[in-house]
Amino acid sequence: MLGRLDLPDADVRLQPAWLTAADAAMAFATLHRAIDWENHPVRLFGREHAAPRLSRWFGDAGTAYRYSGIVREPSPWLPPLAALRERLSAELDVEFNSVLANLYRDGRDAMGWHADDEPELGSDPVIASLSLGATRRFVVKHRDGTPRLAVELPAGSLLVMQGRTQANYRHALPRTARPVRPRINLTFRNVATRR
Ligand SMILES: O=C(O)CCC(=O)C(=O)O
Ligand SMILES: [Fe+2]
Repeated sequence: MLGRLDLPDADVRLQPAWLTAADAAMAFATLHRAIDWENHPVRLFGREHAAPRLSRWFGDAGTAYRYSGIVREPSPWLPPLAALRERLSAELDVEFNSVLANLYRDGRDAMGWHADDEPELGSDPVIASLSLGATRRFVVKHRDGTPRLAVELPAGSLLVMQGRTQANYRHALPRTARPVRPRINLTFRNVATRR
């Protein structure tokens, strides 16, 4: 069951064991190997930097997405990603036409404060985030500064952000000095398609 986090002006839900430990381990191993991971540079104050993570974008034909200022064409769905999308769509009763896969190779890999509020996502998007591999800490913070909340995202956990979450909050995946094994995160999204 998805438990709702205690955050005003937001709707964030967490299901710690959406996948069993065995299925999560299998999905991690399969995707770690099957995905052709890339480093997508990020632009910061007008300069390009290597992103502190690897990623890959998958989606239906016609989806394109701007992320960190770069327009991305999607790769076709890998079967294990398509299967996860099917189950998520059925359970949440939401369409997803794309997924961003991120690989955090170790504790130095991270994602800075942001909201998934690109215009392509529309207003009040539903974003379903599945974690595989190492447990990492995910933080959310109200745009007013407080409240701020940290949750651990173990392998197999599903975090769903919806409603006013992106409008009112930012989120991040901080670096950690602890030695950690790699982690894969999949954020399923529905983006506007070009016609
Ligand atoms: O790795 C995570 O848990 C968060 C990823 C994220 O926020 C994103 O891909 O937009
Ligand atoms: Fe995000």
